[in-house]
Amino acid sequence: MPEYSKEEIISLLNAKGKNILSLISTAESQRDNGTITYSKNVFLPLTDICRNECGYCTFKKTPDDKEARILMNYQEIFDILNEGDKYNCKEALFTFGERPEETSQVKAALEDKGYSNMVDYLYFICDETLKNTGLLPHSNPGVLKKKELELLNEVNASMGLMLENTSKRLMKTIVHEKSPGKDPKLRIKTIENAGKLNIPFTTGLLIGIGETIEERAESLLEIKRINDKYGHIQEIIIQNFKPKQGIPMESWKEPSVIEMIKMVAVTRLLFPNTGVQVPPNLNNHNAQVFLLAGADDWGGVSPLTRDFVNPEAPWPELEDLRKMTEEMGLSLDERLPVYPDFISSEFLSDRIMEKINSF
Ligand SMILES: O=c1nc2n(C[C@H](O)[C@H](O)[C@H](O)CO)c3cc(O)ccc3cc-2c(=O)[nH]1
Ligand SMILES: C[C@H]1O[C@@H](n2cnc3c(N)ncnc32)[C@H](O)[C@@H]1O
Ligand code: MET
Ligand code: SF4
Repeated sequence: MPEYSKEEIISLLNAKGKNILSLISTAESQRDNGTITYSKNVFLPLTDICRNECGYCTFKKTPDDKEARILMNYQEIFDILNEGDKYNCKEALFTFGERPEETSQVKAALEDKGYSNMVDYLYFICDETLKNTGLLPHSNPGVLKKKELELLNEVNASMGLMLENTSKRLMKTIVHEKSPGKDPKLRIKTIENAGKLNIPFTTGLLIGIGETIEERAESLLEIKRINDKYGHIQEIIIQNFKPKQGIPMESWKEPSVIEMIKMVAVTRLLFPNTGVQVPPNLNNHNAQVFLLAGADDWGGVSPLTRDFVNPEAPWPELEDLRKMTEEMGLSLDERLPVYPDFISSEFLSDRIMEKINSF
């Protein structure tokens, strides 16, 4: 397999005209098979209180916001999970604000239930999910300590954290200046600790947040460095920034489809054996072209819940997703939150293995 230098990656990301076509064609031929996967999930936004305030985010609310979800309770969570069970969803996606217990209202709500922090409550919810439903937890709670990852590993099939980008420079711009948890050092540390613990891991980059081409290249190389060392990265999400009303980045443009295509293609070249996901709901009319550039996964798609991070972007119907995929000469296959290569006792706790074996 060829190794790509930073300079080569930058030059591919700068490709123009026919060179774009040849990049796409090389990347497409690297994809190992003709199957595109998705995970049928339900999205549980346990809290939208967050210690960070990213310039692109409408998910995070402040406690005084009338619409703020301070903490979902057991009944609310299991109403959704049980409904998900009926739809045969296999993934319970727990995505929420980072370190919410630093906010007194969440702290109080957790204490009221007998928990001193969010990770302990999440552990309890994941544990109950495994006991009482046919769904597998995939948690995406932001930056965590190694001990916290270790605890959650027992009750999660896989976990995730978007690297977003390795740029320290963005910490000084409206994008990440109010988000201590987006410090690339902390994100890299979390992803590396997950590697030390053999946790099947999803990460990815957010494209169009003011990062340079060079910073895109550096970010991909950093994920590659980590994966070469630990081998736990199951999937890389290449996510395009979507402008929304009311955020500091409201008037920013989303990245062009060509920038996105080139990122997907280069990611495929650097990671021949890793899932490359582009969320279909963020690319309404363009999603198919990413399959041409080597993407092989649509990510979590829900028949039931909306994408709370991008609430304006509805999921395609599964039948439409199938048609879109087949039109490209490819077939659509459901997967679990954890990718097949990682379904082994090397990566998963006995409890998760037993659950998967019972399917
Ligand atoms: O691991 C992650 N999974 C995220 N997922 C889930 C992801 O699509 C699937 O859980 C993975 O593909 C599982 O491997 C999201 C799903 C949504 O519906 C909306 C947003 C996200 C964001 C993330 C994310 O940041 N990290
Ligand atoms: C859950 C993930 O969603 C992404 N995210 C947050 N806000 C937006 C937005 N406006 N557009 C696209 N992706 C976004 C971030 O990458 C975060 O880590
Ligand atoms: N707050 C976490 C993060 O940004 C989870 C995804 S955004 C709701 O990493
Ligand atoms: S993207 Fe995640 S970390 Fe950033 S403000 Fe939103 S919820 Fe918080």
